[in-house]
Amino acid sequence: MTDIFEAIQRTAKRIKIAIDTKDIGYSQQENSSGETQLQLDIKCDMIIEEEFSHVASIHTIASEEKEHEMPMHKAGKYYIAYDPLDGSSLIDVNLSVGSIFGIYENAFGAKNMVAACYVVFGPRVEMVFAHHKTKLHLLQDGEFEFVKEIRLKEKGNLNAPGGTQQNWEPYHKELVDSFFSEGYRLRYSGGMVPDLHQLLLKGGGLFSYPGTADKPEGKLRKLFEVFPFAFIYKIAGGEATNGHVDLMTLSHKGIHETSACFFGSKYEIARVKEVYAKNR
Ligand SMILES: O=P(O)(O)OC[C@H]1O[C@](O)(COP(=O)(O)O)[C@@H](O)[C@@H]1O
Ligand SMILES: [Mg+2]
Ligand SMILES: [Mg+2]
Repeated sequence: MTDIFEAIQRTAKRIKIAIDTKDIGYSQQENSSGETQLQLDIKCDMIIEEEFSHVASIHTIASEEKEHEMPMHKAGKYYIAYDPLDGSSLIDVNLSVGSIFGIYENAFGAKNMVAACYVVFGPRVEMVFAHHKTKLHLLQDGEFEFVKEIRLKEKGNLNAPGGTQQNWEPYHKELVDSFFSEGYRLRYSGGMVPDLHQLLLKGGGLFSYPGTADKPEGKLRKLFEVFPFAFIYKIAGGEATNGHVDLMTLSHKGIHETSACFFGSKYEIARVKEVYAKNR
Protein backbone atom coordinates (compact mmCIF):
# COMPACT_ATOMS: atom_id res chain seq x y z
CA MET A 1 0.00 0.00 0.00
CA THR A 2 2.93 2.39 0.69
CA ASP A 3 3.96 2.17 -2.97
CA ILE A 4 0.47 3.34 -4.01
CA PHE A 5 0.42 6.09 -1.38
CA GLU A 6 3.76 7.39 -2.68
CA ALA A 7 2.66 7.13 -6.32
CA ILE A 8 -0.43 9.24 -5.53
CA GLN A 9 1.83 11.82 -3.89
CA ARG A 10 3.91 11.98 -7.07
CA THR A 11 0.78 12.39 -9.22
CA ALA A 12 -0.40 15.22 -6.94
CA LYS A 13 2.82 17.17 -7.37
CA ARG A 14 2.69 16.76 -11.16
CA ILE A 15 -1.03 17.61 -11.37
CA LYS A 16 -0.41 20.76 -9.34
CA ILE A 17 2.17 21.84 -11.93
CA ALA A 18 -0.22 20.93 -14.78
CA ILE A 19 -3.02 23.00 -13.20
CA ASP A 20 -0.68 25.95 -12.80
CA THR A 21 0.73 25.83 -16.30
CA LYS A 22 -1.39 23.81 -18.72
CA ASP A 23 -3.66 25.35 -21.31
CA ILE A 24 -7.20 24.77 -19.99
CA GLY A 25 -9.03 24.68 -23.32
CA TYR A 26 -11.62 22.07 -24.22
CA SER A 27 -10.68 18.99 -26.26
CA GLN A 28 -12.81 17.63 -29.08
CA GLN A 29 -13.58 14.50 -27.03
CA GLU A 30 -16.34 13.45 -24.64
CA ASN A 31 -15.82 11.04 -21.74
CA SER A 32 -18.06 8.04 -20.96
CA SER A 33 -20.47 10.24 -19.00
CA GLY A 34 -21.01 12.45 -22.06
CA GLU A 35 -19.01 15.41 -20.71
CA THR A 36 -16.61 17.30 -22.96
CA GLN A 37 -13.11 16.69 -21.66
CA LEU A 38 -10.73 19.52 -20.91
CA GLN A 39 -7.15 19.20 -22.16
CA LEU A 40 -6.34 19.22 -18.46
CA ASP A 41 -8.65 16.24 -17.67
CA ILE A 42 -6.74 14.24 -20.27
CA LYS A 43 -3.33 15.48 -19.10
CA CYS A 44 -4.09 14.55 -15.45
CA ASP A 45 -5.37 11.14 -16.51
CA MET A 46 -2.09 10.53 -18.39
CA ILE A 47 -0.01 11.60 -15.38
CA ILE A 48 -1.81 9.10 -13.13
CA GLU A 49 -1.70 6.30 -15.69
CA GLU A 50 2.02 6.84 -16.11
CA GLU A 51 2.84 6.93 -12.38
CA PHE A 52 0.69 3.84 -11.71
CA SER A 53 2.37 1.95 -14.56
CA HIS A 54 5.55 1.93 -12.40
CA VAL A 55 3.77 0.33 -9.40
CA ALA A 56 3.96 -3.47 -9.60
CA SER A 57 1.18 -4.04 -7.04
CA ILE A 58 -1.43 -2.43 -9.33
CA HIS A 59 -3.30 -4.98 -11.42
CA THR A 60 -5.84 -2.79 -13.24
CA ILE A 61 -6.92 0.86 -13.40
CA ALA A 62 -10.22 2.50 -14.31
CA SER A 63 -10.56 6.23 -14.88
CA GLU A 64 -13.41 8.68 -15.36
CA GLU A 65 -11.63 9.69 -18.56
CA LYS A 66 -11.25 6.15 -19.99
CA GLU A 67 -14.14 4.17 -21.35
CA HIS A 68 -12.74 0.79 -20.32
CA GLU A 69 -10.63 -0.68 -17.54
CA MET A 70 -6.91 -0.82 -18.35
CA PRO A 71 -4.80 -3.80 -17.24
CA MET A 72 -1.38 -2.96 -15.74
CA HIS A 73 0.54 -5.74 -13.93
CA LYS A 74 -0.67 -9.34 -13.96
CA ALA A 75 0.93 -10.15 -10.60
CA GLY A 76 -0.54 -7.07 -8.87
CA LYS A 77 -3.51 -7.34 -6.52
CA TYR A 78 -4.87 -3.79 -6.42
CA TYR A 79 -7.55 -2.35 -8.71
CA ILE A 80 -7.61 1.44 -8.63
CA ALA A 81 -10.52 3.56 -9.91
CA TYR A 82 -9.84 7.28 -10.08
CA ASP A 83 -11.26 10.62 -11.09
CA PRO A 84 -8.12 12.46 -12.26
CA LEU A 85 -9.61 15.94 -12.00
CA ASP A 86 -12.86 16.26 -10.12
CA GLY A 87 -14.75 19.53 -10.55
CA SER A 88 -12.71 20.37 -13.65
CA SER A 89 -15.38 22.81 -14.88
CA LEU A 90 -14.38 24.99 -11.89
CA ILE A 91 -10.82 25.44 -13.16
CA ASP A 92 -11.70 28.41 -15.37
CA VAL A 93 -13.26 30.27 -12.42
CA ASN A 94 -10.28 29.39 -10.21
CA LEU A 95 -12.13 27.39 -7.55
CA SER A 96 -10.65 24.32 -5.86
CA VAL A 97 -10.58 20.96 -7.63
CA GLY A 98 -9.34 17.50 -6.68
CA SER A 99 -8.34 13.96 -7.62
CA ILE A 100 -10.12 10.94 -6.11
CA PHE A 101 -8.82 7.35 -5.82
CA GLY A 102 -10.66 4.17 -4.80
CA ILE A 103 -8.30 1.28 -4.02
CA TYR A 104 -9.83 -2.20 -4.32
CA GLU A 105 -8.31 -5.62 -3.75
CA ASN A 106 -8.69 -8.43 -6.36
CA ALA A 107 -11.59 -6.76 -8.25
CA PHE A 108 -13.56 -3.52 -8.42
CA GLY A 109 -16.55 -3.35 -6.05
CA ALA A 110 -17.49 -1.63 -2.79
CA LYS A 111 -16.97 -4.77 -0.72
CA ASN A 112 -13.40 -5.05 -2.03
CA MET A 113 -12.35 -1.52 -1.13
CA VAL A 114 -9.32 -1.46 1.16
CA ALA A 115 -8.32 2.22 1.03
CA ALA A 116 -9.40 5.51 -0.51
CA CYS A 117 -7.73 8.83 -1.06
CA TYR A 118 -8.32 12.29 -2.41
CA VAL A 119 -6.15 15.30 -3.10
CA VAL A 120 -7.50 18.86 -2.89
CA PHE A 121 -5.89 21.49 -5.11
CA GLY A 122 -6.84 24.76 -3.46
CA PRO A 123 -4.74 27.60 -2.14
CA ARG A 124 -2.77 24.69 -0.63
CA VAL A 125 -2.45 21.07 -1.76
CA GLU A 126 -3.76 18.59 0.81
CA MET A 127 -4.16 14.83 0.66
CA VAL A 128 -6.52 12.69 2.72
CA PHE A 129 -5.76 8.98 2.81
CA ALA A 130 -8.10 6.53 4.55
CA HIS A 131 -6.82 3.06 5.31
CA HIS A 132 -7.37 2.10 8.94
CA LYS A 133 -7.65 5.78 9.88
CA THR A 134 -8.49 8.90 7.89
CA LYS A 135 -5.32 11.01 7.78
CA LEU A 136 -4.68 14.53 6.50
CA HIS A 137 -1.38 15.46 4.80
CA LEU A 138 -0.22 18.87 3.58
CA LEU A 139 2.20 19.55 0.71
CA GLN A 140 4.95 21.81 2.04
CA ASP A 141 8.25 22.59 0.33
CA GLY A 142 7.69 19.80 -2.17
CA GLU A 143 6.89 17.05 0.36
CA PHE A 144 3.67 15.77 1.93
CA GLU A 145 3.69 16.03 5.72
CA PHE A 146 1.27 14.30 8.06
CA VAL A 147 -0.96 16.87 9.80
CA LYS A 148 -3.56 14.95 11.84
CA GLU A 149 -6.17 12.24 11.96
CA ILE A 150 -9.65 13.41 10.89
CA ARG A 151 -12.66 12.52 13.06
CA LEU A 152 -16.21 13.70 12.44
CA LYS A 153 -18.45 14.91 15.25
CA GLU A 154 -21.85 13.26 15.83
CA LYS A 155 -23.57 16.31 14.31
CA GLY A 156 -22.32 19.18 12.18
CA ASN A 157 -23.74 22.52 11.02
CA LEU A 158 -23.03 22.69 7.25
CA ASN A 159 -25.41 21.76 4.43
CA ALA A 160 -24.15 21.03 0.88
CA PRO A 161 -27.15 20.20 -1.31
CA GLY A 162 -26.32 19.06 -4.87
CA GLY A 163 -28.49 18.44 -7.92
CA THR A 164 -30.92 20.63 -9.82
CA GLN A 165 -33.44 21.90 -7.26
CA GLN A 166 -36.18 22.17 -9.87
CA ASN A 167 -36.01 18.38 -10.19
CA TRP A 168 -35.79 17.49 -6.48
CA GLU A 169 -38.56 15.36 -5.00
CA PRO A 170 -40.72 17.47 -2.64
CA TYR A 171 -39.64 15.36 0.36
CA HIS A 172 -35.97 15.89 -0.53
CA LYS A 173 -36.54 19.66 -0.61
CA GLU A 174 -38.26 19.45 2.79
CA LEU A 175 -35.32 17.51 4.18
CA VAL A 176 -32.76 20.05 2.90
CA ASP A 177 -34.88 22.97 4.16
CA SER A 178 -35.31 21.36 7.57
CA PHE A 179 -31.55 21.48 8.13
CA PHE A 180 -31.50 25.18 7.21
CA SER A 181 -34.39 25.74 9.67
CA GLU A 182 -32.22 24.07 12.31
CA GLY A 183 -29.46 26.62 11.71
CA TYR A 184 -27.26 24.75 9.20
CA ARG A 185 -25.33 26.99 6.82
CA LEU A 186 -25.03 26.56 3.04
CA ARG A 187 -21.63 25.43 1.73
CA TYR A 188 -21.63 24.25 -1.89
CA SER A 189 -18.97 25.09 -4.48
CA GLY A 190 -19.87 22.43 -7.07
CA GLY A 191 -16.67 20.46 -6.51
CA MET A 192 -17.31 17.35 -4.43
CA VAL A 193 -13.70 17.18 -3.24
CA PRO A 194 -13.53 20.65 -1.62
CA ASP A 195 -17.19 20.44 -0.51
CA LEU A 196 -16.71 17.09 1.25
CA HIS A 197 -13.28 18.16 2.53
CA GLN A 198 -14.82 21.21 4.16
CA LEU A 199 -17.42 19.08 5.97
CA LEU A 200 -14.75 16.65 7.14
CA LEU A 201 -12.49 19.35 8.52
CA LYS A 202 -15.27 21.43 10.10
CA GLY A 203 -16.64 18.45 12.00
CA GLY A 204 -19.58 17.36 9.84
CA GLY A 205 -22.90 18.23 8.24
CA LEU A 206 -24.58 16.85 5.14
CA PHE A 207 -23.51 16.60 1.49
CA SER A 208 -26.31 15.30 -0.71
CA TYR A 209 -26.55 14.46 -4.40
CA PRO A 210 -29.97 12.82 -4.72
CA GLY A 211 -31.68 10.98 -7.52
CA THR A 212 -33.88 13.44 -9.42
CA ALA A 213 -36.51 13.35 -12.14
CA ASP A 214 -33.83 14.02 -14.79
CA LYS A 215 -31.15 11.81 -13.15
CA PRO A 216 -32.86 9.04 -11.12
CA GLU A 217 -29.50 7.54 -10.11
CA GLY A 218 -27.87 10.89 -9.38
CA LYS A 219 -24.76 12.18 -11.11
CA LEU A 220 -21.80 10.96 -9.10
CA ARG A 221 -20.03 7.80 -10.16
CA LYS A 222 -19.81 4.83 -7.83
CA LEU A 223 -16.30 3.47 -8.33
CA PHE A 224 -14.29 6.68 -8.35
CA GLU A 225 -16.47 9.26 -6.56
CA VAL A 226 -19.16 7.67 -4.37
CA PHE A 227 -17.44 4.60 -2.87
CA PRO A 228 -14.14 6.37 -2.07
CA PHE A 229 -15.90 9.15 -0.14
CA ALA A 230 -18.27 6.67 1.55
CA PHE A 231 -15.21 4.72 2.74
CA ILE A 232 -13.39 7.87 3.89
CA TYR A 233 -16.43 9.21 5.78
CA LYS A 234 -17.10 5.90 7.50
CA ILE A 235 -13.49 5.52 8.65
CA ALA A 236 -13.66 9.11 9.97
CA GLY A 237 -16.70 8.18 12.09
CA GLY A 238 -19.41 9.41 9.70
CA GLU A 239 -21.99 7.62 7.55
CA ALA A 240 -22.84 7.31 3.86
CA THR A 241 -26.14 6.20 2.34
CA ASN A 242 -28.11 6.28 -0.90
CA GLY A 243 -31.15 7.20 1.22
CA HIS A 244 -32.00 3.60 2.03
CA VAL A 245 -28.87 1.50 2.43
CA ASP A 246 -25.20 2.01 3.28
CA LEU A 247 -23.42 3.00 0.05
CA MET A 248 -20.70 0.43 0.74
CA THR A 249 -23.24 -2.40 0.36
CA LEU A 250 -24.12 -1.46 -3.23
CA SER A 251 -23.01 -3.44 -6.24
CA HIS A 252 -22.11 -1.76 -9.54
CA LYS A 253 -22.76 -2.39 -13.19
CA GLY A 254 -19.91 -1.12 -15.34
CA ILE A 255 -17.22 1.28 -14.23
CA HIS A 256 -19.16 4.51 -14.89
CA GLU A 257 -22.42 3.70 -13.07
CA THR A 258 -23.79 6.44 -10.79
CA SER A 259 -25.69 6.47 -7.50
CA ALA A 260 -27.64 8.92 -5.40
CA CYS A 261 -25.45 9.66 -2.38
CA PHE A 262 -25.47 11.30 1.02
CA PHE A 263 -22.35 11.73 3.17
CA GLY A 264 -22.31 13.21 6.63
CA SER A 265 -22.06 12.81 10.32
CA LYS A 266 -24.27 10.29 12.12
CA TYR A 267 -27.07 12.70 13.06
CA GLU A 268 -27.70 14.02 9.54
CA ILE A 269 -27.55 10.61 7.87
CA ALA A 270 -30.05 9.19 10.38
CA ARG A 271 -32.43 12.02 9.41
CA VAL A 272 -31.94 11.31 5.69
CA LYS A 273 -32.76 7.62 6.20
CA GLU A 274 -35.86 8.46 8.26
CA VAL A 275 -37.25 10.79 5.58
CA TYR A 276 -36.38 8.49 2.67
CA ALA A 277 -37.86 5.43 4.45
CA LYS A 278 -41.22 7.23 4.63
CA ASN A 279 -41.10 8.06 0.90
CA ARG A 280 -40.03 4.81 -0.75
O1 LIG B 1 -23.08 21.02 -10.90
P1 LIG B 1 -23.72 20.01 -10.01
O2 LIG B 1 -24.88 19.32 -10.65
O3 LIG B 1 -24.02 20.54 -8.64
O4 LIG B 1 -22.63 18.85 -9.87
C1 LIG B 1 -21.51 19.01 -9.09
C2 LIG B 1 -20.78 17.73 -8.97
O5 LIG B 1 -20.25 17.33 -10.23
C3 LIG B 1 -18.86 17.11 -10.15
O6 LIG B 1 -18.19 18.23 -10.64
C4 LIG B 1 -18.58 15.89 -11.02
O7 LIG B 1 -17.23 15.60 -11.18
P2 LIG B 1 -16.36 15.87 -12.54
O8 LIG B 1 -16.01 17.32 -12.59
O9 LIG B 1 -15.18 14.99 -12.29
O10 LIG B 1 -17.19 15.41 -13.71
C5 LIG B 1 -18.58 16.95 -8.65
O11 LIG B 1 -17.32 17.39 -8.27
C6 LIG B 1 -19.63 17.85 -8.02
O12 LIG B 1 -20.01 17.50 -6.73
MG1 LIG C 1 -15.75 13.97 -10.55
MG1 LIG D 1 -13.35 14.42 -13.33
